[in-house]
Amino acid sequence: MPVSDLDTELSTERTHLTESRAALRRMRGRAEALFSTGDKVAGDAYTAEQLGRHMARRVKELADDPDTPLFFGRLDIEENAYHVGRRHVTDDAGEPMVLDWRAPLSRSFYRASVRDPQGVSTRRRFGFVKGELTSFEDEHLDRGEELGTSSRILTAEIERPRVGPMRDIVATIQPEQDELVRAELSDSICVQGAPGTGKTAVGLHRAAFLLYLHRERLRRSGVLIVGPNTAFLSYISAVLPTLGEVEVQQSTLDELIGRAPVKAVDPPPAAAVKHDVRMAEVLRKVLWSRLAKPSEPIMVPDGSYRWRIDLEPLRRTVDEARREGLPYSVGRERVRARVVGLLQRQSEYRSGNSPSESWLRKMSKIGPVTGFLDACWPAVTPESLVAELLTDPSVAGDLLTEQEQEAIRWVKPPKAVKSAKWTAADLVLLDEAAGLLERENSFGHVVVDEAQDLSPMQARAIARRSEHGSITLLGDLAQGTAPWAATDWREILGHLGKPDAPVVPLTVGFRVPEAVVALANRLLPALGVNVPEAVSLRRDGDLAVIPVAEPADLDARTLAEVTAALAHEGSVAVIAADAAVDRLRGHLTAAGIEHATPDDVESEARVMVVPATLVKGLEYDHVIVHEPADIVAAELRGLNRLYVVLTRAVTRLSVLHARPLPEPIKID
Ligand SMILES: Nc1ncnc2c1ncn2[C@@H]1O[C@H](COP(=O)(O)OP(=O)(O)OP(=O)(O)O)[C@@H](O)[C@H]1O
Repeated sequence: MPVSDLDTELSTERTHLTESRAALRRMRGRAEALFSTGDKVAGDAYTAEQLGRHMARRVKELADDPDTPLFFGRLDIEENAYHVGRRHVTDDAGEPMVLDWRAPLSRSFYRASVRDPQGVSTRRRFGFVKGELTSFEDEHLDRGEELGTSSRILTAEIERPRVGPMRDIVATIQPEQDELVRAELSDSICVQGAPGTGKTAVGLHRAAFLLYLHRERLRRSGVLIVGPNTAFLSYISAVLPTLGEVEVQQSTLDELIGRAPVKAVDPPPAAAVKHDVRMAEVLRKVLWSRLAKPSEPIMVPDGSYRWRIDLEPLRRTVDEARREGLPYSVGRERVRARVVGLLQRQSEYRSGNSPSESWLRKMSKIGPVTGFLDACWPAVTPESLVAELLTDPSVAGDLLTEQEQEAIRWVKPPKAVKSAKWTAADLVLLDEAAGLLERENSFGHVVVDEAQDLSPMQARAIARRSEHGSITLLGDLAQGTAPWAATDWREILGHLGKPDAPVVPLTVGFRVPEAVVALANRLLPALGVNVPEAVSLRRDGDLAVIPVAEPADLDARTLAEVTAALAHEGSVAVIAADAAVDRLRGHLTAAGIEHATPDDVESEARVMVVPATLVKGLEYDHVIVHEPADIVAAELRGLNRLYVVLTRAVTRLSVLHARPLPEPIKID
């Protein structure tokens, strides 16, 4: 295109952007007006509240962030040009000015190719600087032009320095990612992806896509995102709201199942037993062994009458309810209702009238009925069940070895269940117990990130919450650091109740530069998992492995590296074994270098010291790794942890060591 035509074209696009922004403002204005008059037009309080919620969400959705481009692409199909952006924008006549990236037509923006142009003659990508449209890049698919990953705009997006929380990738979703994002709501998928291949991004965009397509259904059932820790959740928390989705629950697993505060810590052997899938069977067995055969008839006084229910119908009632396979507490109430039904029948027979509601209520709580239930189908709480097991683990019988039983036995049982000091693993058991007693509400869709670290019992907690919905499972077996981390996705998928979900690999890395990937990949053979290596899209980036002769100098060298890194743009993270973190933070403070903690997304500080155990899923422009040997030595799966640590860098990685480097990454 000649330069003058280019200028005209650019200015036409800028005009379209300005007009689209104005149209969005008008849409928001109309939504606000409706919001403020909503309660006047709604017929009743309930409708007013529903309408209010809907309109409040709509107003939030239509917020315009001047730094985020309203559209990022254009498709020319036949004679029409369609701009593709973060949300629908229509003019006053209702004609589209920008198509939501999730609309069916927008799919071609991500998937059309020379081989399969899908009717697209030209695909245009726009370049922006701080919300200003500054350039565009065309692919004339009808003339056989296709840029793929060599797109300048894609490269710029991938290489941009990272500061603050994670951003959306709608402008540059790649075809293999798009296939996952747009999979059917009913499809459960497991994504095995090397570090930085966009798993988290895919999961979040899939949630946004499903909400767009199945809004009403998913609003009722809910969408849940499960992440490994609060630092990670803070990091990703802005992505869905930027995509207009403000009603998604984002939670760690511990928060999700946290029915009691954690007040104690398990020794590793106890935690290992408690996370083992056999515990599900143990709890089930202990719970149902509480049922007892009815041994006496029930006699119920009722005014001048006495009703009697014989042993035989009582036994039948208990057996039938047991066979129905209901959760335990539901079964207990079912038996109660049936016993009251038997009393009702006798009363009706005698009086010829149906008894009143209050009579039925009285009978259901009357001493002999409750006494019968307490004897044959006693009330149980999750806490009482788990406490029974931990007080005397021999109730597990041969489901656990004697050694395992001893490992979980309470050294000093609490005086009352209420004062029990639960551990994190106990919460998983309490949740399992709660699931045996009552049915858990199922979300419509659950996205689980860093899923390789789920224990079988944790996977079951998620299975209960997605029984009637689908799952997007994201993870990397090579990054498994929990003692029970999986080495095979099929195993976790089985525990999640989705044994047939396909396992789809992602291998193109968007974060870590090639040289850094090459170093990290040297660890892979030592990790004992069979996963494809990452291939980096990034040819740029620096790697420096810096030996420090005197261990006493290591901290000072680290500080010097931080100062040097601050000369560049972007975020700087010192990643160290957890035990060294406070000391390193102290050095930074003493040196007057402003620094933050990883969950403080509000902070303007560019530097953080991050404990190795908290860095999963996060990324920084410049990563300074402090003493890899200490990181490896700190835990059982130390090499896996080091693999996670080495794959956090976007632009530069410096590895400082005074001790010898761990064998797989030793440099001759
Ligand atoms: N298609 C894309 N276009 C631009 N950037 C992308 C794309 N896909 C991923 N990225 C970027 O690459 C980085 C890594 O993505 P993400 O965190 O989703 O990877 P991950 O596979 O979850 O990594 P990890 O295994 O380390 O948790 C992020 O900055 C993300 O925005």
